[in-house]
Amino acid sequence: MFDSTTSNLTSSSAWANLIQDQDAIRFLETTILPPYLNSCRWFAGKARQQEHFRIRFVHEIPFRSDSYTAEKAYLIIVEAGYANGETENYLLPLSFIETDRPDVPDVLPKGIVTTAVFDQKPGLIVDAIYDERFRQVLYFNLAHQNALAQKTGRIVFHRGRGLAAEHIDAEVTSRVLPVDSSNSALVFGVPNQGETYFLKLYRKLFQETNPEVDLVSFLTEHSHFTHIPAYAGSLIWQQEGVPDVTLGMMQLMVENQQDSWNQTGDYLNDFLYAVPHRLFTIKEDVFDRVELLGRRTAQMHLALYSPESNDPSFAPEPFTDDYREFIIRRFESLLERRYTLVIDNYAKLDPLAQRLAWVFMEAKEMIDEFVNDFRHRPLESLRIRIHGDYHLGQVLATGNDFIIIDFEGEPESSISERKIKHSPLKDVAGMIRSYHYAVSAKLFGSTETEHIDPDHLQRVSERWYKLIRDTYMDAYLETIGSPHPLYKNNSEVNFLLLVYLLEKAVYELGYEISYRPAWVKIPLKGIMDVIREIEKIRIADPTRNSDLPLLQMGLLQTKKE
Ligand SMILES: Nc1ncnc2c1ncn2[C@@H]1O[C@H](COP(=O)(O)OP(=O)(O)O)[C@@H](O)[C@H]1O
Ligand SMILES: O=P(O)(O)O[C@H]1O[C@H](CO)[C@@H](O[C@H]2O[C@H](CO)[C@@H](O)[C@H](O)[C@H]2O)[C@H](O)[C@H]1O
Repeated sequence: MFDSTTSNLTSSSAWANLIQDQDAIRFLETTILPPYLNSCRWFAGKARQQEHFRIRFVHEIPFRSDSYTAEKAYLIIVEAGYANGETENYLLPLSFIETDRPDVPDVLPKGIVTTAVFDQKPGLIVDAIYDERFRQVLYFNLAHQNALAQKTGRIVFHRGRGLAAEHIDAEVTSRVLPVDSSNSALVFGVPNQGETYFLKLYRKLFQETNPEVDLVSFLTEHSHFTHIPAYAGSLIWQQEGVPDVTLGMMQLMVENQQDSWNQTGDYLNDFLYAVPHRLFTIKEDVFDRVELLGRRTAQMHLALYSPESNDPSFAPEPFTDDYREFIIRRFESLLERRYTLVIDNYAKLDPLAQRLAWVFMEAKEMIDEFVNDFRHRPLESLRIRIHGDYHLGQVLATGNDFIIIDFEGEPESSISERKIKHSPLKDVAGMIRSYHYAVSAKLFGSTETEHIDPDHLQRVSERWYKLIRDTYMDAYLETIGSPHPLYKNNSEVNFLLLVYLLEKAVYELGYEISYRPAWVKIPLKGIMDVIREIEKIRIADPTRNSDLPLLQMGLLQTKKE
């Protein structure tokens, strides 16, 4: 049986019988997986106090051919347990590559889980994405819509409209895309066309269809929306009486130069170089790009607005009391956590960030009043499914156009929360915040502007931001068209945009304090902008009987020492 006295895993069983060797499974759980998972970029539990890793399910994926003799891979579902909070489940596909053969493929070190011996055959247990046989069999099963029975349920492969009929039996080439992110990406090439398909294997799993599959398949198959990579299929774990678990999704591969965050950064370089010469330059090309993104965003929302659809999960809905309460509860809890975070980290902030944080704390009552307004204000605009995590990094720049990706939703929200319908202005707010980030990060983070008065930089970056924001917004609203049931009128658009901008900036404040403290001023500044707008609405409204004093915005001026 199993010998745990060696540093690698040694089993007298064959790899094909791994599941029967309980000692080997235990050794994997206790000795091999903890350090391996902690070395993986996609494992999100690194900062938590880990208590156990348990292999909860093992699905078998037989290979098509048998070139290096171990004839199957396993889709292993590992539960990570922590001292506090909920457990998480991760997908880890494993295969065994024998190493005493002439045709041993190279595997990147990060793909090697452990050395091992099965039935006296030495080899490597690897993350199966690094094994060509596994990638081939994924494509084959998906193209043929196979279903593989398992001890628990079945693994079902679904083919989408994006996978061309003539590619079903294609001899594909494949590789792992070297992007380190929260999931893994595989690409497949077909003869004479090069790399054509992109398959994302989800790592953190949820007992529900991934919202990305819902949205991408709807946009491709129902709306025929062409500014996303078309849906080509998915792989799903199905069990009787429980919701499906999405394991992966395939789309068309998009040739792209870069994402829009990097492209906007490049455009901003021209702007940045002119600032020390007291020149304000934005090329017409930049406005053209921003306008185009405004139009594409609106077209995505029009494609998601589907009153005629029979699928209730896509039917537009009004602003119900339940929805308002959900948003308010979520926002109030976020706000509380952020106030605490700001207080705990106040001493670490630089003087300008401290002044901004101070105004943010002072604005508490005004924010409360605004939240209360959201609770009661009559709203006739509509809510639909949206992208949910929309920012410049989620838009690929393809020559003259854009392709929108990553519909998984906000990483901090649960899967059911990610499926809640919102006003699409939540996406619009995400993109507007992203433009604000782009200009702020560039102007305040570059050596070219190090010696420039921060007040001047602030004014310059605000001018850029406002011009770009208005250009984006105008193109967006013009494409949506007026009147449109999604938006009752301009006053509702302005009000809802403020709600989502405030929510996003407050969310970002926590993200930056935790991950990039040097950037904390960016969301704080975003919060200030919204507060100023709220104050304008308050002052302009003669019916409002509020005793709140005006905010001391003078605090925000940089004091010259
Ligand atoms: N259809 C596609 N074609 C080409 N590249 C893609 C495609 N989808 C995503 N990518 C690339 O893979 C990266 C990760 O994709 P993303 O959907 O953001 O995955 P994750 O959920 O892991 O963050 C993107 O930043 C992009 O560079
Ligand atoms: O990893 P995700 O893309 O799901 O999102 C997280 O990280 C983002 C940063 O990479 C963060 O976005 C913030 O910074 C961006 C610039 O780096 C900026 O474009 C976004 O507007 C800003 O929100 C996002 O908030 C976080 O959830």
